[in-house]
Amino acid sequence: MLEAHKLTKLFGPIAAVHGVSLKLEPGNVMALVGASGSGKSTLLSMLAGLTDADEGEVRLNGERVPGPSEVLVPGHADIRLVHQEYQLMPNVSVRENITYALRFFEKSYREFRVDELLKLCRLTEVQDRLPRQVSGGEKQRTAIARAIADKPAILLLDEPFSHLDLPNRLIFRDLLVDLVRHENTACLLVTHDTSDALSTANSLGILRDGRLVQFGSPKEVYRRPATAYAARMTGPVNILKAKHLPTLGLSGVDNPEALLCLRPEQIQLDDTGLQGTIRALFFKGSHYEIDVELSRYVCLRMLSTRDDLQVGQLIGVKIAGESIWKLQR
Ligand SMILES: Nc1ncnc2c1ncn2[C@@H]1O[C@H](COP(=O)(O)OP(=O)(O)OP(=O)(O)O)[C@@H](O)[C@H]1O
Repeated sequence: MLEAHKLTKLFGPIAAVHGVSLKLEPGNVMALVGASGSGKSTLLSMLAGLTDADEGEVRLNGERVPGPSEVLVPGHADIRLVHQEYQLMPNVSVRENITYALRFFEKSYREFRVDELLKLCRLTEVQDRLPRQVSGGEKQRTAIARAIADKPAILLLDEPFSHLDLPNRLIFRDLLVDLVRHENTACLLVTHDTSDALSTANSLGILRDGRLVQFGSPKEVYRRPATAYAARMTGPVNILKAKHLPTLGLSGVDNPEALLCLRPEQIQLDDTGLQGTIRALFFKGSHYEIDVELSRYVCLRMLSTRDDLQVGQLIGVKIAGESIWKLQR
């Protein structure tokens, strides 16, 4: 198990990471989401023993992971970090980049495992090319193949799917879940993409200005976000003030300025419901996102699979009071 205890990293006056504690358990995927600059990469780098913490410590199975200033070769043998920049060796082929991770293994196993990884990661065709001769997605897949080659105990991934097209994204998501399950790997992935985090992770943390501001199961955090920031970080959401509840035919919150959130999928089309006008329609493939204006001050986003709706049309909507969640300021 990898544990972080009150990790802090300062860059001048900026606390890139501030008092973050977490536990990464074998066989589990934890996801961290946060805005750009919220400290995700810095936290990963400290967890991997590649950046010195100003305060706090990292422990792997109870033993302290030293920072780079304390060792000759920074990093830890059981912890792999896949960076956003991949850090491939530029002058050797894709195949040799992966083989390097297995240099301490016996040759026949090494060759077998590299072939297996090239196939799994769909790199067989480009295995003899240099990193600069392959696409961004192929580089990213090479970096992931290299990281998982010797089945590390801890896998830290910084935006692992950012350069992958949709089919490859789905393949890699399954590959990751398989690896974690079968090899009992503990995996932490940092991402901007909520759908990766919600569908892959057992637990989800929200980072804001270097602090872990919410932590829970993906379902809990999605359905019960603590703040407007956590709500927006985890998917499309309507944020409204309590004083506008009467427009929705609801009542019940004392403070009129209190913030409430309502996910688009909680709003149903219903001819007998509140009347509103469609202001915009966005085709999303499996469904439409629709902006419905209920008053001068309230316009809600909802989802529908109906193909017959048009901008300007009057429609009825229904909102169940229990689907509205009060946020902290
Ligand atoms: N070497 C550095 N020197 C000074 N400031 C830094 C350094 N590295 C990061 N920072 C600052 O620390 C904060 C956190 O940066 P970090 O790269 O960890 O964020 P991030 O969440 O990974 O961002 P992104 O999603 O854009 O990659 C930012 O304000 C960043 O500008």
